[in-house]
Amino acid sequence: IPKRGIKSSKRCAVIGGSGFLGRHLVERLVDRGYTVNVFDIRQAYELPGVTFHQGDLCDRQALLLALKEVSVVFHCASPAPASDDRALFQRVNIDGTRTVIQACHEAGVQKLILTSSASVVFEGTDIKNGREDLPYAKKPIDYYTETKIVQEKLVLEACSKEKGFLTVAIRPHGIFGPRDPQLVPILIDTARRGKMKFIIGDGSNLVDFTYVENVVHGHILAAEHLKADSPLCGQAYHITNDEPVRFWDFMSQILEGLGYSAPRYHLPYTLVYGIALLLWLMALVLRPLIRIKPTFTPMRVALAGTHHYYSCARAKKDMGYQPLVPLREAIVRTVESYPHLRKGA
Ligand SMILES: NC(=O)c1ccc[n+]([C@@H]2O[C@H](COP(=O)([O-])OP(=O)(O)OC[C@H]3O[C@@H](n4cnc5c(N)ncnc54)[C@H](O)[C@@H]3O)[C@@H](O)[C@H]2O)c1
Ligand SMILES: CC(C)CCC[C@@H](C)[C@H]1CC[C@H]2C3=C(CC[C@]12C)[C@@]1(C)CC[C@H](O)[C@@H](C(=O)O)[C@@H]1CC3
Repeated sequence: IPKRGIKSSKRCAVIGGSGFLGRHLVERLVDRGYTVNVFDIRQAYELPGVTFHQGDLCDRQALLLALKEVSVVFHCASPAPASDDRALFQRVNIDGTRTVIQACHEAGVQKLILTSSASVVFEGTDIKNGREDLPYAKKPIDYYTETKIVQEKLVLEACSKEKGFLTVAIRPHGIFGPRDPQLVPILIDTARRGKMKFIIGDGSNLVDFTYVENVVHGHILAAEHLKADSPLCGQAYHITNDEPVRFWDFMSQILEGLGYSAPRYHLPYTLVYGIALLLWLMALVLRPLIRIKPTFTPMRVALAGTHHYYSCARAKKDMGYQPLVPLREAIVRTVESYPHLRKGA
């Protein structure tokens, strides 16, 4: 029998709490006096005040143990976007999210905060200052995004004031910061292989890159403002640094900060996109014989060559969101956190 109402509002669970965003979120929650249960398929660290539950989120019984006495659940688990494994995305992001919602009901959880993605509206063409009311992408850029759309719909539709179960989705974009396993490591790996010499397009496209602490701040504000009489119920919110930056300026600042040269020569967007598409098709055809993982996938080329930045006005209005760390400071902190990726290290 669910025991809503008698639980401490500061007892929460973070599904995916061993990951990049999840761990930053856990650390901040502990600082703010929350008691935290982490649920993840792997345990990556130990922290006073945090109890680890190792398990797969598709396993309802395992989840239930981690949700006992918990009133707020943050769901920020997902397979890595680069894995490109359609069946895995379907199983974890869609079926697994259904299981999370069911387990929340059974455990009497009051609030569910989902980490979605701003890419749920991105189709590979320009988005400038996009608001949350843009339609979901009809042709999402990859399987990962396809399943993030379904996942977000599931969570938002589960919001029920009558049942005392409130949900909200946070849509970050281009999260970066210390311990990120994706953006900076892939960028530096590409540079070390001598492939970061070219700017795709004219280099003027603006993009949101969002410092991880600002994304965490947005999640906690959402949890604390999510009430039956608040506008947050069943809504999605963009959380960005509110400082769109030229994609190639951002990449160049990270590269130069770590001692690598910034790309200088320009290549036409359509040419690079065409080559990336061709390589992707070749990799698909040759898959039974040999596994090729091209660096410049059509998805990455689209992200590198178009505008995609979003308005966070709704989060400012409904939850008083303001980024805590400005972009310049965020880049400095990020570069300093990767001494092992510095040129020559
Ligand atoms: N990194 C970004 O730029 C970005 C941008 C927008 C949205 N997001 C979303 O933010 C969330 C966190 O992303 P991240 O960058 O921290 O990724 P991450 O890979 O660092 O963390 C994901 C965590 O989920 C866990 N996990 C995966 N499958 C699981 C399962 N079946 N059961 C339990 N745990 C499982 C992993 O072990 C990992 O610890 C994801 O939902 C992602 O879609 C990320
Ligand atoms: C090879 C170079 C052209 C670029 C090297 C950097 C890229 C690896 C990153 C640049 C933009 C990043 C990005 C994501 C992954 C890493 C990059 C492609 C996401 C697709 C990861 C999943 C998130 O949900 C997306 C989001 O909406 O925030 C990211 C978008 C930006």
